[in-house]
Amino acid sequence: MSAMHNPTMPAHVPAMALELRDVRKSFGKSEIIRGANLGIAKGERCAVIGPNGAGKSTLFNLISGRFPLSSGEIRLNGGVISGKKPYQINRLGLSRSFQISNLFVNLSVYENLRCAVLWSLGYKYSFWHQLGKLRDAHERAEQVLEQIGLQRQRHVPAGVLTYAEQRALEIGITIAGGADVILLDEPTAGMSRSESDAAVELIRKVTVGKTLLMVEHDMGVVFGLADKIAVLVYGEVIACDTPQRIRGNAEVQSAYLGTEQETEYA
Ligand SMILES: Nc1ncnc2c1ncn2[C@@H]1O[C@H](COP(=O)(O)OP(=O)(O)OP(=O)(O)O)[C@@H](O)[C@H]1O
Repeated sequence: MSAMHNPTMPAHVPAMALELRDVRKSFGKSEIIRGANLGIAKGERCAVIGPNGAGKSTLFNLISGRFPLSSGEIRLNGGVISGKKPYQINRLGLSRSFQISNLFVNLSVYENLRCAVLWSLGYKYSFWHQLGKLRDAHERAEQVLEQIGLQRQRHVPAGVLTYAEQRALEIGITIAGGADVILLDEPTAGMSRSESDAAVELIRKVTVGKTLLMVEHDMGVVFGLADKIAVLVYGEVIACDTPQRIRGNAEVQSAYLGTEQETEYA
């Protein structure tokens, strides 16, 4: 039983938004995730870092239900989600972005957001002709439009936006359904320093009161945004701690940080 459901647990034990317990994933004979354990408290912002090929994207695909686990368990807000379909996990309150663009390029910014809201509300395609009447979806899309600062581009097809604007729209789509656990996969990849600074501010703003798990290679972003950093090496979480403690962790230094170019934060 998880901490949040156990009345005998002391009050200081934080309620977990997301828990991975001995999660394993093999592709054929290769075990890629090798007994990963991770706990993210409600309201925490956690960054997963690790060398290329460590299994970060695979871990995201397991959490969001895209891949089935080989063994282990994943819990969202105390309830088991491993074994469920991605749309079921989404409706239980977890939403993820993709490294590869997930936008409808011919639809406007506003329409992309409205589709995301409707999808997470569970509307079927047959209802789409009634879109104009769906005031709740309209209001939510307007709210997100404002949050991501793309009001002026509301009628612009998503495919015409700048790269940084497209990434902001993807973040908007990810949060549009009101999920309380947000997974972002390399949200600042390919951005200039100033674009990525703006993205950090946006992510900070839209995740207030939510739980964030992100995969990120840019150490400036990681150390600027994360309350906690999980280090994944060869499919295992070798450390999960505050940025300050991770920075001073000798095992992390030798396994990852010390060998990377991206150590400018030090
Ligand atoms: N569907 C799949 N079938 C077989 N092998 C896979 C599959 N998906 C990922 N892998 C393998 O799993 C390993 C981990 O890949 P993954 O993309 O999860 O790493 P990563 O830490 O996200 O890497 P990067 O930082 O480069 O994005 C790699 O060796 C990859 O080839």
